[in-house]
Amino acid sequence: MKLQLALDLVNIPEAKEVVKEVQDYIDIVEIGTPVVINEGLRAVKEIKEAFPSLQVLADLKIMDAGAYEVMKASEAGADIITVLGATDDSTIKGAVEEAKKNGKQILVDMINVKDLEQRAKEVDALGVDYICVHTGYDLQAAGESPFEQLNTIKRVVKNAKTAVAGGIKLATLPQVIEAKPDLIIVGGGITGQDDKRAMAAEMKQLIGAGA
Ligand SMILES: O=C(CO)[C@H](O)[C@H](O)COP(=O)(O)O
Repeated sequence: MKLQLALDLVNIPEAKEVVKEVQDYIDIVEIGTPVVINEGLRAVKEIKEAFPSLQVLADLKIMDAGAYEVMKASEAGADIITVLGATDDSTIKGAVEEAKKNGKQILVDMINVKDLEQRAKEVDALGVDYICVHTGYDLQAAGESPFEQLNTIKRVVKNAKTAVAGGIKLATLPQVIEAKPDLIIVGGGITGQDDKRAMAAEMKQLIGAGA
């Protein structure tokens, strides 16, 4: 089980500060969608250059032009690029092909997919690297969580690795670990803490114990 730190509400200098603080305890650093919107793929490039030993995920949430957008994120140094499960198979196939060409990986975000079980099976057959259940900020605000959905993909996904994101905190981490996803994505659960390093260390320790 790997730990991914999601950075959503920072600029590039702030991102570097946070990663510097927690780098010993995370496997992957996510450049979140709002950061890419604000700063462009330069954010991916700068973080990869500053922390070459960490994997960098570009959360582009690609919905169209899969191959082209994966090519651009790959050029910027991303190791993993996100595509939305709700999009067309042809976009996912294009993204997968381009990623393979460049030695990169594709994480498919299943945010807002209505028939999760059926779509997860379809996406799993397209050769993607990760399938991720995700409760976005707007649904988190309405009290939703991704835990039940994680059990669903653990049951039906046979080829891809599984991942989970959406409001995971220290208190809910044991429940997540119990389901044994391959990748646990935490944003505010770490970045919202005064002592981010201590929180990342505690989470990493729990994940290690449950692996
Ligand atoms: O992709 C995202 C929002 O669309 C976030 O990066 C993801 O939800 C993780 O952050 P948090 O733990 O704060 O929910």
